[in-house]
Amino acid sequence: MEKPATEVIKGDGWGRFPDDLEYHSGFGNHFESEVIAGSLPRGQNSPLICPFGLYAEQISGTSFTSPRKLSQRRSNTVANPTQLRWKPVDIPDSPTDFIDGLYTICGAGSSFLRHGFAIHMYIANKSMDNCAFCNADGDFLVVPQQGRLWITTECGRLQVSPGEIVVLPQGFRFVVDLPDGPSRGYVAEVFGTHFQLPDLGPIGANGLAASRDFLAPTAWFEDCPRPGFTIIQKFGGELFNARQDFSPFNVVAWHGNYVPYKYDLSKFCPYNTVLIDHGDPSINTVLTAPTDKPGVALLDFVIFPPRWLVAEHTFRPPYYHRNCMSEFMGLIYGGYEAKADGFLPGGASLHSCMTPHGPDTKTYEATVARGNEAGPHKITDTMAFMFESCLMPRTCPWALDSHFRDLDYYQCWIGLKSHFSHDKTDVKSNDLQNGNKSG
Ligand SMILES: O=C(O)Cc1cc(O)ccc1O
Ligand SMILES: [Fe+2]
Repeated sequence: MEKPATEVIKGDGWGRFPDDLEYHSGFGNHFESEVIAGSLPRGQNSPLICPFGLYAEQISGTSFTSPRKLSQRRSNTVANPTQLRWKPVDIPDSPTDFIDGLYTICGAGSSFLRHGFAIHMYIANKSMDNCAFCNADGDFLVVPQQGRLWITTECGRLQVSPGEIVVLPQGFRFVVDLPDGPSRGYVAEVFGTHFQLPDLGPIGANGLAASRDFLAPTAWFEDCPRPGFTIIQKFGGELFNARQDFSPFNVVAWHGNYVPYKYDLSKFCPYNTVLIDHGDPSINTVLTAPTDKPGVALLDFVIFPPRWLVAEHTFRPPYYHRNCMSEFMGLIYGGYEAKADGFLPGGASLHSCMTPHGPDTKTYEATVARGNEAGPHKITDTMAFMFESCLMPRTCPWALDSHFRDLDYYQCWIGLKSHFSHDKTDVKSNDLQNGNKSG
């Protein structure tokens, strides 16, 4: 990617993003990106003297000796198996940037041991000012729900809208600007591993998220003094500050496959059952952070996008279940098929390992009332998602004590009646529709 040096913004800051930002397309690709033609060292990585008098640097996302195919706040917590749900948190009145407004809901494992995850949410109303964030603990997968994020990284700039996600890998310095004012969203953080595309197995070569729809930034830098600039580093869950008088966004050219990237969820090609029964949500995994056990995710990012429901003589919403995995859910827009009310865009729920959950009473009764032979039906204008982990999360006191917690969540299932009948082997949906009170 060549750009004339005259396009380089000197001292205008990172708050001004053009509408036509360019990206590199692909997932896990090795890219080359330079703002000034010829600034990337050729033939070697550490020349004695670099082009244009630059310094050569490296950022490692895996240990130096990882196999080639893999190359690329702390808070007291409590165990709580209850079904938990939160209403959307209000945008604060006081000035709050992305870092001030990041609060942890739950997590498991440890960044010190390089195994685990944390789930955070954020609410912000102002751009980060003369500071950048750097997470030494793990990778951030950010899911904005309201308000765009303009993110400046050492690799270049990304514009991320609600409906898109962005991955900011461990160690990258970044600034979050809010071009639209207030923003709210969700963050999954993984320790000790990185997100990958799921294997497609019998699906074949295409489907779900396509590599080419992942977009990495093109190189961008600024050449200006930044007196009192602060790098806020998260290290072992605690925040540390380092002062410098220059911008960290001084990378004129870069190459490699360890990069921030974004993805537009509307590009996702979902799969679903075409005859009977409800398919497990894993079928719509966008990205997965694996453990060493095949098929067991440290954290899966799964979506519930608009799609056709066509299954015959099937209870189409999610089945009632207990899961050995733990499920944190969020809603970007619209409604969620298993909850008639109470689960709102910007809100969240947590159903931990083996905690029973499923559709609320209204959803159950409406589904049965619709009857057995419901025709094809399209779920539209919705985007829910799940962070699903094999580790058992502990919940932060903030999240448990928050006045945004929906303490009446359990009520959504209280109305479920028993329809069991000793007299009949086959209770027809009509019986339910007619209000069979036998159970
Ligand atoms: O609990 C949930 O709402 C998430 C979910 C959805 C689904 O379609 C099947 C299983 C599951 O855990
Ligand atoms: Fe579930």
